[in-house]
Amino acid sequence: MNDMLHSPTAAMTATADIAPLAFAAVSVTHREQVLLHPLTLRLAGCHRTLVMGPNGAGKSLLLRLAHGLLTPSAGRVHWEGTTPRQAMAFQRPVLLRRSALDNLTYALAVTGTPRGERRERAREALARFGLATLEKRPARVLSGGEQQRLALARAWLTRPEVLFLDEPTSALDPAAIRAVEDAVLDFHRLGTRIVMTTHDLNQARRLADEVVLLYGGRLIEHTPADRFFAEPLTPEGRAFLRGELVW
Ligand SMILES: Nc1ncnc2c1ncn2[C@@H]1O[C@H](COP(=O)(O)OP(=O)(O)OP(=O)(O)O)[C@@H](O)[C@H]1O
Repeated sequence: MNDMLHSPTAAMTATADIAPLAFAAVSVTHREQVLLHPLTLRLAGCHRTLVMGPNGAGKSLLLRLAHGLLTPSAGRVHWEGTTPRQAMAFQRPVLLRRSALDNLTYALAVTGTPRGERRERAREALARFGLATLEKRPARVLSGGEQQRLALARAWLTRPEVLFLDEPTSALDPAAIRAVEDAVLDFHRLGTRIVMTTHDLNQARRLADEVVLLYGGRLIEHTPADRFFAEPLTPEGRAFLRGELVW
């Protein structure tokens, strides 16, 4: 997938222009239970931010708030500037009951691409993600790894300035994980800010340039990755790296 680097669309985003995303005293409660305690966090620049924490820490809640899929119970999530083009990838991709190719041409139609350009651009994206031979196959019968690559191909077509990924590799085999990680790095090289959750410390070491650690619905750390992996700032961070931080 490294041919992405030579794409004519390489200048798809002007990194400096991506608005920071600010969480101001954001909390989420459900039936009087606090799921996310008041959290203040600012994601700026073109980082690869890996959101980590044990099961139930609040990682998915944070991503859904960031992408506007969830409204906070209190506080405010806002873009400090123009709301960027965004895409989100989920652990189980949400695909239409159509062929792989049609999933992509449909996404292009929705975003206003002229009809005459859709097939060519969709085929180009399928080829980039190693799916060229599967274009006619119903998306829903594709393997988990193929579906994830199709979802990323669809995101690729929308030229996101910010890409949110919620445990995109947790159901995949090592080769498929590698393909998704390569795609994430390619998105980033072309100027997309990455915000991704994972359980996998090794994956975070490979991908992160900064780490957000959540625990029990609280923000514990927001730390540059080299610092976090060398010596976390907090006792919880150190326990997490030792594998001793459980719900
Ligand atoms: N719609 C909801 N209604 C009630 N509780 C919810 C809802 N969504 C999430 N929660 C709870 O909020 C907490 C945080 O959930 P979240 O999915 O963000 O955790 P996570 O860190 O992504 O965990 P995992 O690693 O297991 O995916 C959990 O205790 C979960 O049960």
